[in-house]
Parts: sequence; C-alpha cells; structure tokens
Amino acid sequence: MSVISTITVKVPATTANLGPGFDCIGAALKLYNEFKFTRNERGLIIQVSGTEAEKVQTDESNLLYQAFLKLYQYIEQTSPSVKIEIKLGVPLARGLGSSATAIVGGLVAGNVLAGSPLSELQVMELAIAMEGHPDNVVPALLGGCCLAATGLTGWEICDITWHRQIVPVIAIPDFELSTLEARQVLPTEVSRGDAIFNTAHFGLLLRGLATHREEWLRAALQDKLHQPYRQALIPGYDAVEAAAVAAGAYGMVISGAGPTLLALTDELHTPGVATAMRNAWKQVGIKSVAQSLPLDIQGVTIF
Ligand SMILES: Nc1ncnc2c1ncn2[C@@H]1O[C@H](COP(=O)(O)OP(=O)(O)O)[C@@H](O)[C@H]1O
Ligand SMILES: N[C@@H](CCOP(=O)(O)O)C(=O)O
Repeated sequence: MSVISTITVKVPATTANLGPGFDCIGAALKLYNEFKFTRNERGLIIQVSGTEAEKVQTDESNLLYQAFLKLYQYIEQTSPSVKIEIKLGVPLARGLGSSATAIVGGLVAGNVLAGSPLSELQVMELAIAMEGHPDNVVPALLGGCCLAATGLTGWEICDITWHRQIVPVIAIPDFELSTLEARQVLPTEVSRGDAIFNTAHFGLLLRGLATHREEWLRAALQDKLHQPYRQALIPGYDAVEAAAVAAGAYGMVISGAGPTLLALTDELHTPGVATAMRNAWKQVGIKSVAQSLPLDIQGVTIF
C-alpha cells in the first residue's frame, strides 16, 4: 500500500443553536478554513495565513495539531511528523465554529494519513468528544443543517430540511468572545417553564425551516436557555436585532456562542438586512462585516 504524503482538508464554518436549539442543531456555511498536512521528517512546522493569522498558535498547543495527535492516540499509533499549512477564512472566537474546523480538520487529516482506519461515524464521535457539544462539528463534517441527539447506543444525526428561500445573514463584529467565556454565564439548571418554552419553539423552528412559513419562523427564533444570559456580552444586541427585523428579517439570534449575530430572511431582503445590522452596530461604536452566507451542503472535503 502506498503511503499518502500530503493531504488538504477544507472545513466549513458553522452556525450553532439557531435560537432554541442550544447544543443540538447547527448549519454549515460557505466560509472555509483549509488545512494542508505534509509528512516532514524535520519536526513540526505550522504556517498560518489568511484572516487573523497572527492569533493562531504555531506550536504543539495548536488545536488542529492536538486533534491530529488525538486521532493517532485513539488508533494507538505514533503520529508522523508533519508540516501544517493553515489558510484561515473563518474568523476566530466569533461564534462561527472556528474551533470545530480545527478539530474536524485535524482528525480527518490524521485519519487519511493513517490510511483511513476509522469510519466517518468514529471520526464524528471523536470530534464531538473533543468539542464537548455536537452542533458545530457534525455540520462541519456532513454539511447542511444537522440535528444531533444521543441515541440508545450512540449519536443519532438527522439532516434538517432548510427551505431554499430562507437566507442566513451574518454580522461579524470586530471583537472576540470565547465559547468558554460565553458558556460560563449560563445557569446549570433551568425552570420547567423555560424547558417547555424551548421544546415548543424548537419544534416550531424545525417546521418553520422546512416550510418557510413566516409566522412560525418569526416566533421560532426565541430562546430561554442561553440567549438571555449571553446578550449582555454583546453590546448593541437589541439595536441590531430591531434593525434586522425592521429591514425584513424573520428574526435574529446569536450565532453559536456569539458575538456574531445571525438573521434569517429571504433573498429580496438580504442586502437591506445586512446593511441595517452593520449600521446599527456602527451606531454603538462597533465595526462589523455583514453579509449573506448560503448553506454549505458538502461538509468537509479532502483533496
Ligand atoms: N484554524 C485553527 N487552528 C488552530 N486553532 C484554532 C483554529 N481555529 C480556532 N482555533 C482555536 O479555537 C479558539 C476559538 O474557539 P472558540 O472560543 O470555541 O470560538 P469559535 O466560536 O470560533 O469556535 C481559538 O482561539 C484557537 O485557540
Ligand atoms: N452550542 C454551543 C455552540 C458554540 O459555537 P461556537 O461557534 O461559538 O464555538 C454554545 O452555544 O456554547
């Protein structure tokens, strides 16, 4: 069998939670990180280019490399020495699943270089364990919008129908919020009322996404499990939400753990919603980049 010496893995950004689906739903977006691994006898080399490249660690602590090592630990083999070239398109710590791209990228690259001993499902389970929640890594691997739930013997994954007329618009501010910090503000227990609220609204979200029925979508994006606690970490949240809705969005949510904000709208209102979100943030002194980003339906690709 010939030994693979180089491999490139392209992994999409993801937007998790979609309001009431905390820690269980996420969608892949057409925004990518690319990771090239080349066997290299002279020890670890990590080179980073692209968006905010200077912020990524270039030593053994790099998350992408940690995921690569994890794969080899799992299959009980010594990892090869590698040169890693990272091309960043997904901004870091903005709620767009940059850590999931690194985890998925490292595991998938490791698996391919090792001769593909693990199935896609095994790689997915390792990725979920590393990230601690499934809602970014699953769509990053599979593409589209995915729901992950613990089954009786492992994870159950459903692909969620996303009506083609529903367009995501994201506004990415120029400040970071680590997922760890945004999880620390959440309560460990919730009331029965809040649990029922989210159960009902999550059901409505799934039907709203499938049907594009506007009144369902408008109601469905509400949440009581994470957003009320996280909004205080995102200055201007209320103003950006009001501007997005006034410009024609069905509603707005925090993308992942934030601070990126995600509005759902239709094709016609997309430019107006993006401009309204950017302007609303500008008025409170925050620079942002706002744009529509279609769903990626392919997930991780290898070449
Ligand atoms: N391409 C990458 N290579 C290495 N590490 C990365 C990469 N992308 C993200 N990370 C790590 O993940 C951290 C961000 O993770 P997190 O706080 O979960 O935010 P996000 O919402 O972007 O996933 C970064 O600070 C960095 O340590
Ligand atoms: N369900 C998680 C999702 C975190 O997504 P990220 O893109 O911010 O890493 C959470 O809300 O904490």
